[in-house]
Amino acid sequence: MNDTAGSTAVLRVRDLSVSFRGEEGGDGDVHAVDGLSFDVAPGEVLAVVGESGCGKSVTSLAVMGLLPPTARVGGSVALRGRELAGADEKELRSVRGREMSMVFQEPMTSLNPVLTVGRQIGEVLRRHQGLGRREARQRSAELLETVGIPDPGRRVDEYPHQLSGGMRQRVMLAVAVACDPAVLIADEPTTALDVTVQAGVLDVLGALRERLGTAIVLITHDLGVVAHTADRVLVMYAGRAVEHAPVEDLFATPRHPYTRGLLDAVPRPGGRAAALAEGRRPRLREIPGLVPGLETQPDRCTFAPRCAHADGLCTSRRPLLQAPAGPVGERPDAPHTAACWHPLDVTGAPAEATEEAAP
Ligand SMILES: Nc1ncnc2c1ncn2[C@@H]1O[C@H](COP(=O)(O)OP(=O)(O)OP(=O)(O)O)[C@@H](O)[C@H]1O
Repeated sequence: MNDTAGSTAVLRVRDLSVSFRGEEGGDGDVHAVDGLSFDVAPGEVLAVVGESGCGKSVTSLAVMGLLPPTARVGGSVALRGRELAGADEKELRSVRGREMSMVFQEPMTSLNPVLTVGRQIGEVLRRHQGLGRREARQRSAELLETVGIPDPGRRVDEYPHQLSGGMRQRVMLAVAVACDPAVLIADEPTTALDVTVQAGVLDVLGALRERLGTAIVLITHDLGVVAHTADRVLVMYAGRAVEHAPVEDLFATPRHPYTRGLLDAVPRPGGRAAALAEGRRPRLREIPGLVPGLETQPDRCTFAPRCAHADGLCTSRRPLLQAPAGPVGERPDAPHTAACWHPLDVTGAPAEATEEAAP
């Protein structure tokens, strides 16, 4: 596990697991998250990436204490050293929105259509900070300005439907950071937006972490967003962490074949034109095979059935996150770890399993 932020972490997650009871007569329980650990330091952006269904959203909901009662949650979630796993709803409610908050993909489902945006931001301020109506309105306008909404004095009295999608997402950010939370969890915050609007929202996230020192957990499946915004990246596959690294190292030298596959699936500028010029059919490189079901927690590499390098070791023993042998990346203070028996080297070739790894 990457312990970069260990000593200064504001959010520390250890061995988080989440399962849901399966339907009667079905395949059994769904193990959505299995043994996940990470830290986030103030002012740092940790991106959590992976294909659909790998457990990103369940992780963020577990950290926020927002999972339905049907979820069984294990492990530890500590915010500034205070344990939240197992905390009662009253305690969680005092933390949410004040010390830790979250923005979702679709602001229209989170914003109340019959209240002005000023009232919605103001409500958080009144509840957590005891501000009066006028002060709350004033502060709401300031927050709209912080998240880059022009003419905040007018916008504060408008309703969500009067704003564009990008502005609504900025309003959600204003609500989320109204009480200057230590941690912000942003779950696919730009997925529903046009690319140009996306960039604006990402810039706001960058400014928040710089100006307010907010620690940000950014959930996304978009590697372009990761490259633009993150400091470190946690790659998830079928509920488990498979790679954890500083962003530059992850893009330069992915060690896990799944991460390599994700990066290869990103279209490259000019790739189509180059392929056509060479008389090849342009195509995206997909990772062959399907994401496995989550009904079991196999004691092997869950990616093995899709991996070109898998051998008997991979299909019989579970690899744990560890720093592979080889050159240390750009940031010796931030180790690069992968859960793979045959981590790729800088040339993309798989390593021999080490002595200790052999069964
Ligand atoms: N309330 C629930 N009850 C049962 N299973 C659930 C529930 N919520 C999520 N799951 C399951 O947990 C697994 C992980 O889901 P999750 O939403 O975290 O994936 P994700 O990586 O965020 O995907 P996406 O990128 O599509 O949002 C999925 O198999 C999903 O069906």
